[in-house]
Amino acid sequence: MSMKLRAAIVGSTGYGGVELIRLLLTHPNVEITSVISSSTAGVPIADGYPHLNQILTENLDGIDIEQIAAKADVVFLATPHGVSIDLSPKLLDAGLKVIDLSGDFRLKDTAAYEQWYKHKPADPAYLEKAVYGLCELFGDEVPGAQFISNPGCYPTASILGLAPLAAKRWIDLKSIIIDAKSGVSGAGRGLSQTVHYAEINENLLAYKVNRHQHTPEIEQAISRLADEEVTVTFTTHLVPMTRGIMSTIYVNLNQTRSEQEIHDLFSSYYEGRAFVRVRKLGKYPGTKEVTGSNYCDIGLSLDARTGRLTIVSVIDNMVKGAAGQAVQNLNIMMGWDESTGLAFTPVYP
Ligand SMILES: NC(=O)C1=CN([C@@H]2O[C@H](COP(=O)(O)OP(=O)(O)OC[C@H]3O[C@@H](n4cnc5c(N)ncnc54)[C@H](OP(=O)(O)O)[C@@H]3O)[C@@H](O)[C@H]2O)C=CC1
Ligand SMILES: CC(=O)N[C@@H](CCC(=O)OP(=O)(O)O)C(=O)O
Repeated sequence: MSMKLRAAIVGSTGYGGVELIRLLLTHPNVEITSVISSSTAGVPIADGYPHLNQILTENLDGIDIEQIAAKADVVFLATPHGVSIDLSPKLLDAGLKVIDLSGDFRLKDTAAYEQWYKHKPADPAYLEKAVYGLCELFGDEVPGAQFISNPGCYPTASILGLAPLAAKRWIDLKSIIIDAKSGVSGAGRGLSQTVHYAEINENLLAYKVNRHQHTPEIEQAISRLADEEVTVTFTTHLVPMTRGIMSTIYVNLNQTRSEQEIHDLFSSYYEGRAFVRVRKLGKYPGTKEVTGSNYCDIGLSLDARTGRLTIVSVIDNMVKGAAGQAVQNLNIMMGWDESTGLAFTPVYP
């Protein structure tokens, strides 16, 4: 009998789900025992994703709690928001470990969830059980947890770019501006006018300005690090590329610090963390330098004229922004090295 941890993936036919499949197929301690679809059970997953031919030959299962509990130890949910609110409590009650990639259990404030997601919030009893899995910052709570709420893609890049400064309170916490850009895979596999080739090719679009659902998630984490209520200005853009997120962050310093001191702060804050790479001063990461990998790369520059700091933080939205961080959380949850099955070199060029 296999000693591997058995994993099921709900929403396996979406981009987040299929990226989880890619990562888990080569994970040494995990075996995928069920790929689940709410709409196309019974057909081979490779029918919809021919790149999986001869690699994953399984048929898709339907959503059946008893069957999932019989086949798996851990369940990943890569489903649209709203689904996990009803499904996760049932999976948890069945004794399963759950890692939710959606936004349903990230916000501890149910009124904020309702306001930003326009959906009824989760049962507070289950919300309380959910550990927000931004591994580098709040990973201490992950070992032994049963239920992980995996961070959003934009929040991962943005919060990692701000965390050392927020925790040290070297910045004016009212001055944070995050200018973020994402490739179109962030919008999932579903079709919509904005991701239509003729609409996004040769184009650059700002969207959900001042109403993006990741705003309160970023504020929640930065407030927790700074131990003070923080609000941020957050603007998202869609870029005609497949993968990648860049958060360009502007903040005012509240004290005199040299660029070197700030760089030293970032380097020491992330020392020993496998997946955060701080660039040398004067160097800024591009999204291609993290593509296909679980890295978050950060560069920074202080403008001595204005006292304003610019931080550039990049991730692959599908990996560190979703499936990779979910696997990193599983590793930490299980007491394995956080890099297990994730030590990929970025795909370059
Ligand atoms: N793409 C990204 O970069 C990131 C995505 N996320 C989050 O991950 C989640 C999945 O996103 P993504 O993969 O991009 O989205 P997709 O639209 O590509 O996939 C979502 C999948 O969910 C399944 N689904 C739809 N409705 C239901 C339902 N009622 N019950 C169960 N399953 C359902 C669908 O599969 P089927 O019909 O076969 O069941 C679909 O394939 C979302 O919450 C998203 O916000 C988070 C970070 C980054
Ligand atoms: C490019 C693009 O459209 N990206 C999506 C990311 C959605 C997402 O990841 O949603 P949750 O994290 O809230 O589940 C967006 O901006 O809404």
